[in-house]
Amino acid sequence: MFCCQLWTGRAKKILTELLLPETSPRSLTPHVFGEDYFSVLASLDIAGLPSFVKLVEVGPRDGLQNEQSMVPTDIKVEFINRLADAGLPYIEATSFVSPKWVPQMADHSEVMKRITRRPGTVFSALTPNLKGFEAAVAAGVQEVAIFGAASETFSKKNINCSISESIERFKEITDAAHKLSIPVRGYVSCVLGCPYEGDISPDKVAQVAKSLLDIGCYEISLGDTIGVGTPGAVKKLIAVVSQVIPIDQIAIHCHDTYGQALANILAALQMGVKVFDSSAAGLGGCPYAKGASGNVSTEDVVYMMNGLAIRTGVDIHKLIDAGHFISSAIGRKSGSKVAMATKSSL
Ligand SMILES: CC(C)(COP(=O)([O-])OP(=O)([O-])OC[C@H]1O[C@@H](n2cnc3c(N)ncnc32)[C@H](O)[C@@H]1OP(=O)([O-])[O-])[C@@H](O)C(=O)NCCC(=O)NCCSC(=O)C[C@@](C)(O)CC(=O)[O-]
Repeated sequence: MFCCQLWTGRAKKILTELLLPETSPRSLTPHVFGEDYFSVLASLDIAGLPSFVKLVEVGPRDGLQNEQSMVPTDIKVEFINRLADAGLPYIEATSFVSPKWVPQMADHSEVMKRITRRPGTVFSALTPNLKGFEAAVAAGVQEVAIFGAASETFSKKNINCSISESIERFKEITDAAHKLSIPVRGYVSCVLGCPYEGDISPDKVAQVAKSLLDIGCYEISLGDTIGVGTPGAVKKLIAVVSQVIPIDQIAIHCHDTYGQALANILAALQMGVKVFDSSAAGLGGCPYAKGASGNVSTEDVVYMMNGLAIRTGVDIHKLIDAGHFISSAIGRKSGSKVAMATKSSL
């Protein structure tokens, strides 16, 4: 009961200060029909959830890499600046991959050089090999990410090498990065299913994730590349992976192909995960994962976290504006349900 009162007090303070400013449109207030919102929060079994989560915004990279028509560099830079202004603490701005493989990211150096740097925001990029790493460093990247897979076929299709070859290649990057004190994040793709191989065992995911941790990644993002996961599968996966990697070093990267992404994030949150990748306006999809849809939308994740009184540091209004900006620039309807539901009230 005492714990409940404490929780109610904390939730009230956070919600009053952060989430319910006077200018906030009613529609962005998490809504509970017919009941007092704070009493409902207090009655939920959410006392074990964290008070803060880190969001990794992947819209400019994962979101745009699959766009068929070239998005002008100016638009990418403006999009990234708006995301940073919304308070996102970590933005994956581009990828230093081969322009023959992913033409949309060919302007990586220009993007990285032109974004406005701000204290409190980390700008990172994907680097598949030393060539990409060196170009990223020259362009002023603050962190890099390497990206492996738990499926041999996907690894071959995506980065043209086997899983074990990829780990050797990535070690060259982590060694070089550590000499320059550049943190390296690791991805494992296909953690809940592969577009070529189907089911992937959690043990295989754990093995690849551990290899990335062992070569020096500070965090491993588990990618549901084709969005087939369900909360039960996510819980099972995290239970297995957290046997070999501390839970604080695990992040989740959900695509929303089957509409399970928010539920999967909630399941991961309940397992102790505190870092979530997402994409403004739900942009995205991997060019080497046919049929995969966009990432879970950052707007929807922030709205859910707000509803759980979990801080993200993100201004949801500015975030929604950034999502509308990029959606209209590329001529698409936003993939964020929250952004679409509140469009008329903004
Ligand atoms: C890894 C490679 C380069 C191997 O590709 P390769 O063809 O085996 O490379 P190579 O070393 O034989 O080089 C071939 C040519 O590419 C050039 N090259 C080589 N490296 C670079 C580089 N870094 N930057 C620029 N150019 C490069 C190299 O200089 C050479 O040029 P050429 O002599 O023919 O003119 C290629 O397969 C590649 O770029 N793959 C990237 C694919 C990709 O970006 N996929 C999407 C990201 S992963 C993802 O979305 C999943 C994730 C992370 O979001 C998580 C999830 O959802 O699961």
